[in-house]
Amino acid sequence: MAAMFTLDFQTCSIFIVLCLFSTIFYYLFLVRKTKVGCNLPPSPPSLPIIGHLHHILSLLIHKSLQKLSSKYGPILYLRVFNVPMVLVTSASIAYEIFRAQDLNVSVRALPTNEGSIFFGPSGFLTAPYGDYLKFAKKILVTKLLRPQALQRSRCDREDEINRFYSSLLDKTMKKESVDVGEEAMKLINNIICKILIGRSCSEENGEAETVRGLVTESDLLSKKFILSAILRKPLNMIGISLFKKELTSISRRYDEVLETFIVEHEEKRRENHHHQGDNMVDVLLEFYGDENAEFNITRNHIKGLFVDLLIAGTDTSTHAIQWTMAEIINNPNVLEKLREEIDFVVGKVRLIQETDLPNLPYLQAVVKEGLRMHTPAPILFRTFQEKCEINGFHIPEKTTLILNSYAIMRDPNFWEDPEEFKPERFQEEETREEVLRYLPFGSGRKGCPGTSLAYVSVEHAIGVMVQCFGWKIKGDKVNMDEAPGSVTLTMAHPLKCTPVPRTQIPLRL
Ligand code: HEM
Repeated sequence: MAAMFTLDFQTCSIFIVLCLFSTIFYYLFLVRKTKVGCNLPPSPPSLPIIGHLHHILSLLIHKSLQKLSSKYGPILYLRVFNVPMVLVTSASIAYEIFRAQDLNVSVRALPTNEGSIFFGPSGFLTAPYGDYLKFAKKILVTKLLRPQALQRSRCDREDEINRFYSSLLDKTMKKESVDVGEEAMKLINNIICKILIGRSCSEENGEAETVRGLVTESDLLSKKFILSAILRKPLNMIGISLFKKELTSISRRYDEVLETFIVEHEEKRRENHHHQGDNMVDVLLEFYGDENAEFNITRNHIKGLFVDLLIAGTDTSTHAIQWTMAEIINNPNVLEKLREEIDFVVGKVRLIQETDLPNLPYLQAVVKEGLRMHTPAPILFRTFQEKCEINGFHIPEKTTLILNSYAIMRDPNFWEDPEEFKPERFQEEETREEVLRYLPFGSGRKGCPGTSLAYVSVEHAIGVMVQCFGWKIKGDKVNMDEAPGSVTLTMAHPLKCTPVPRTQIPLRL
């Protein structure tokens, strides 16, 4: 438990600075406290001036907030200095929010760094829900991410899966251990890059390593970004801008890589008389510079979308593969049942293909269960644009919504044996309930547009690892501790195991 409240050095320094300035804030803010409706949700005890900041700073924020909710209730009013927040940890209240207030919470209201392409004003994650976002979402979903569009890019993914299989096979031959996260990251990164730029990044000239490095750094920086977003108003008053240097630096490095990609596509289009490929940059370049286009897209829009899709899709899918595989190894009965299904449907002579996935319901259930227990995005942040009523409580306008999806998906009121890995629960007939208890991909207008791609990529990767290899680990069980301090749910001890062949090798591709 103590670890949950342990702060790293940097966070500690911020905390001290905040305390030093707290007296100033007291006069600046508490004296001018905004008037709010009287029937606010219950509020747990808070500290003077900083309010509930210590809970938000916790390194395992989803667990700290889960503990808070189990003690004080499923909907809580929190305050960080004078910034109002509502913490929701209930499937039925989540349902009410997305049924009645979806448009009202279709904004993350994070500060956008003007000119920045990392969490800048042109991306998916931070842009307000308006004409641009509607346009970008329509293009991305219809042309690239919905199931029909994914059919067109299936061969690209098959190539990457074959490469993933060959790499694991190579380790098997050399009797080397595999860092599952590392292999999964390469696979997912290449799959997403093919959708974004029509090719995977080159391993030869350091391009792939640069892009993967930026993604990993982005995850670490995201938590700081969210923290700086929450504290921006009080800190701006005294001229402090948190992490600006780091944010500017990563934005510049993304910009350099992305400019090269865009120029490469522009040259190809010039050579091929505007031939349009099935990738995001080509699709968006079609609108770039066209005054009659539905929306006048800028170069920064293209870059912002690229960065957001890369960040939102890579780490999440990679961690999902790692956590799910770890659960499979820890649950030999699940492994056996999964193998039986794959052997029966696919056999042991050819490699599992994406077209097999719809015929493998147990594999689908295993991945769903992995996402339930180890949801890669454990906390969802939104903002109530306008005041409203939720569960009978008054919610003031501009209140930050913190939805603890991790806690909702482990709530014993809605899940039997929530701490146990039981894929069978997803094979039972679903009854329509007025609750939102399964939300690894969020919900509503700002829900994840990459859900279908995520399912096929994760299911396929898990399918290959289970079909083709046995997995040896050191010790009896994989350590399932969560790493503190990251935004995406990360394993504290990366999954390392040694593959041993179980089918004739190599399998027919
Ligand atoms: C297992 C993998 C994945 C998980 C668990 C996941 C989960 C999520 C979650 C929880 C959100 C926030 C939803 C909300 O606020 O309601 C989100 C947003 C988003 N995801 Fe995913 N995601 C995954 C894979 C992907 C992939 C593969 C892509 C695309 C390449 C993608 C693109 C996005 C984008 C662009 C957003 C922002 C949407 C918006 O703000 O309108 N995700 N994702």
